[in-house]
Amino acid sequence: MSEMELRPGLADVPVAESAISFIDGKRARLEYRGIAAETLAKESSFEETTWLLLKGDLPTQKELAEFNHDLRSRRKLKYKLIDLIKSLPENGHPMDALQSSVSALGMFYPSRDVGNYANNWEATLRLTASLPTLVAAFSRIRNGDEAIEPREDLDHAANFYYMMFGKEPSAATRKVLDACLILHAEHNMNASTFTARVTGSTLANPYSVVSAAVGSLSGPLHGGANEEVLGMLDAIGTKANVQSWLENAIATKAKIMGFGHRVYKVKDPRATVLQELAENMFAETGRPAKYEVAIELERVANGLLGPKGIYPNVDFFSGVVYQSLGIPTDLFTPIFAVARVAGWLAHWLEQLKNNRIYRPEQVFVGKTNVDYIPLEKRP
Ligand SMILES: CC(=O)SCCNC(=O)CCNC(=O)[C@H](O)C(C)(C)COP(=O)(O)OP(=O)(O)OC[C@H]1O[C@@H](n2cnc3c(N)ncnc32)[C@H](O)[C@@H]1OP(=O)(O)O
Ligand SMILES: O=C([O-])CC(=O)C(=O)O
Repeated sequence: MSEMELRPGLADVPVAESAISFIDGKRARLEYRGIAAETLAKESSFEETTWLLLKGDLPTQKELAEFNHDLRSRRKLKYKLIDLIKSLPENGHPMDALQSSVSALGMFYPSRDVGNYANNWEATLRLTASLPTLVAAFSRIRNGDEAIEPREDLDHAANFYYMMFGKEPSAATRKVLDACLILHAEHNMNASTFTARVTGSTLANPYSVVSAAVGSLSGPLHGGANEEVLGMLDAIGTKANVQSWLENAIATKAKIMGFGHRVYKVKDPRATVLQELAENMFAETGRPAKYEVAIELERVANGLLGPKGIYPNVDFFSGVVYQSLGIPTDLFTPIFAVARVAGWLAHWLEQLKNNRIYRPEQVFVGKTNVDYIPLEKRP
């Protein structure tokens, strides 16, 4: 047996120095480059926040105008890529479609020389600009509709909505979607970002970095939880069922989706903002039954799981918000990816500045020095 100490899940093990985002998990504080994420969600735009994450400071007016132009002019997909998306099984999961199409995107824009910053910046623009188009294209094509071409006169959030639904969002809807993208853009060393850094550390091309990260985000313990939450709320059904449902879930050691976090031991600050967005949306329309179940679940869980430091995370309220915008459940995690690509790319660029390949150790628990028995001598 090895003497090395094993830290399952690398809990509390620092794996890189990073200046991109800061989390205080006891005080519900999340900052991107020093600015509170809640402030950015209210005051900024996804494009401005992406620049902040990638470059380190807020852009000047000229920088932002150029960045917007650079992103807008890279939204369109090659027709062969649309053909590839058409060839994917329409009942496949959109996260799998996204992972495949991001990987294929890299074949149209080869960028294997990751030692060149200009190439890397070009790939950063291409990936950030293209992810919404890839997600929207699959979501339409699987329903037998044509993909909608992106529009350069719309900002990132409005164009994404337009490509999904074929109509422009209202100003209020655009703002909600933009705020959701900002809130999901970055979260230091989470599993998908670590995946991006590990993949980047081999000097793999940026499209491989992002497609690896998409795969990691898709799991239900990470980004995929936002989709699971809606299924869970459906399974609970009514407010009256919440207490018994939760007691049974705890007794059977089931995971409550959208609850718990490696870093936050209080309510995730992003969940608080997402809940505010939901409340604002429901102020006029009235609260949907599913939202009533969600807030009852949070109330009951505060008593039963709160003492263990288990509170709602970012995935708990995002689905309720997206559903109110008319977004299908299986697009919740792809939308997360559309936002998180900003963080993945910021970490990839940061990793490359001071790269060393990730190659951790293991605690070996297998056999050694085993004799080979020829097949004819085995039973
Ligand atoms: C964008 C994001 O990725 S946010 C996270 C999204 N994921 C989810 O919502 C899925 C549900 N949550 C979880 O599975 C976990 O809380 C994670 C994966 C987020 C964090 O996992 P870890 O930091 O490894 O926490 P871990 O699983 O060790 O939990 C510690 C204890 O709390 C319990 N616990 C943690 N989360 C939950 C939960 N959601 N429901 C019930 N119990 C929970 C564990 O069972 C464990 O209990 P034990 O000490 O009695 O064994
Ligand atoms: O930080 C984590 O482990 C998961 C998370 O909340 C995120 O990626 O947004």
